[in-house]
Amino acid sequence: MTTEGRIRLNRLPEWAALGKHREQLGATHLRELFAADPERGTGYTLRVGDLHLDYSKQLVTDETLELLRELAAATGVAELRDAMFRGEKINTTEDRAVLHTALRAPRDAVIEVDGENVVPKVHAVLDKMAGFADTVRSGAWTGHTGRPIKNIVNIGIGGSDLGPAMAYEVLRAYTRRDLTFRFVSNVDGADLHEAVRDLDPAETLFIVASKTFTTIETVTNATSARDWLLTGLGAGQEAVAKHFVALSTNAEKVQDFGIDTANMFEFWDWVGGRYSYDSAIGLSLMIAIGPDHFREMLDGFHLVDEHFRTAAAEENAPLLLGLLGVWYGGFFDAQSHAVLPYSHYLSKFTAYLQQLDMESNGKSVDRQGEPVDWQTGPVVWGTPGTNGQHAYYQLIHQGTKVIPADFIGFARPVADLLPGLVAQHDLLMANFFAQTQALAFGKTPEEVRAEGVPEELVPHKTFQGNHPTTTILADALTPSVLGQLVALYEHKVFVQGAIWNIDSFDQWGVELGKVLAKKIEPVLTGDASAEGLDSSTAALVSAYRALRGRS
Ligand SMILES: O=P(O)(O)OC[C@H]1O[C@H](O)[C@H](O)[C@@H](O)[C@@H]1O
Repeated sequence: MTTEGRIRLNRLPEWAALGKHREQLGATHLRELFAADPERGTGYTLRVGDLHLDYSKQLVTDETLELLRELAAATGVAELRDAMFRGEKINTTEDRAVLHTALRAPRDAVIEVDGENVVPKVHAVLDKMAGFADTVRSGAWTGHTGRPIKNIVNIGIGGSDLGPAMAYEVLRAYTRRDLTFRFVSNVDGADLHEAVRDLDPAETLFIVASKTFTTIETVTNATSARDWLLTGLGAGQEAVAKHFVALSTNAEKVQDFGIDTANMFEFWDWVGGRYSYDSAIGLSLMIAIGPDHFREMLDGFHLVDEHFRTAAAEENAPLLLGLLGVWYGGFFDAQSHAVLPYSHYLSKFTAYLQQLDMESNGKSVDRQGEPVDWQTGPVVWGTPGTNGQHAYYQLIHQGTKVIPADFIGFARPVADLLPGLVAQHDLLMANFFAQTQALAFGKTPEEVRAEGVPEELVPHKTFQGNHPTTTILADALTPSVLGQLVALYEHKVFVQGAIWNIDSFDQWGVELGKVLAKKIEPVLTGDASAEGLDSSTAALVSAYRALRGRS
């Protein structure tokens, strides 16, 4: 791309119009917006698939939404979306197509990259995964000593870990309880140690997940896992074939590691790591929940893909969520975005979204390489709701920061909970509804006084309110609903990157640390000198060496 067609976001008239509108809105309170429109609670809602979205507690009016949609039109969001779905190389810095949507396209769809329809390849891999998953689940896949596999250990990091690990937790109610699943990512040997210490190597399968198959953490852990296995079995390299499979785009490196490419499940360079758990990277999940549930999840993704691609701007849920983030970052100086699930099963969901959102939109140059002078991606954070209530919600309610938040909850517990525990669901959801109510409407000093609170405590017990939230409510956390939720956030991130004019699909920011770590490791072991290191790092390295008795 040249700088010619470059969009300077904050010089657009649509941006200026939003700025003016923000000034007019001033300190307008959600209490006023609700008082002015008795229908707001039902009117400011959207439905996509099984997801009911309530954005009535957002600091927006009809005019705000209209102006935001005009901004989306002026920045070409729909055009870029269509280019993505068509398989154009919109990841310009890596010259790659961005086609995670093809991973969940139906069998008869046609999506071309460089003139080749990729859909048959996607389904061929899905079918191969299903065949393998069934073989493991039935006990027909046996290890080197002939015993069936009982333990599955996924070794991967970033997108090759967070997606399957998150989805495994989310869909726990659908998983096989007679199989053990572990996810190892950290190069800290403690991670692998804790994952395998109680496992029998004869019954353990390692799934090495790495798009590039060069990621140092994963290759190191996979090598250590192979040593553990072969030592435990008292076997040679020939045992690897029955205990190691690979998920990768790099057949050559997989072979170099000693894994038969027959046991490799492929994906492609047009699948970004953080968009990959519905590709071969989801193999551990598929073994856990079974191919049918995995397909249901893909259908959920596809449903939201189609919604994003075809729904009118006024009805388009990912567009709306993306625009709300642009609004708060651009005009309220919000620095972060909280995602607060009221489901224990979603305990890893926000960690997953951190990579999705922050690796995608944590950029400070635009697609043409020029510095941006507007806010880009927020800090994404959050943990399951009720736990957060007793920890950091204080700051959301009464602190000085603007923290837009998404609340995600479900009408029914999905698992067959122990008798008696089902009743707890209403209490969980009462908290869910109460929190967004408290955040929006707060408690005025008059209301506090009316309770007889001594005057000196009134400011402390006052809740300013006016904290914006979106509520996402669904019937139950099924595989399809999980797919819908993830696709919703994927496309939200897309919308924001499009408006901010950044490449949401590269991640150059992770490279420097990797390069420096490679240089520092030999200094730690004594194979290289500390010469050339800055004085802080040199002193720290020297302290480390002394502590390890290596001075
Ligand atoms: O799947 P891999 O090639 O091993 O990559 C694993 C992860 O590491 C990289 O450094 C990137 O930051 C991530 O986007 C990626 O998901």
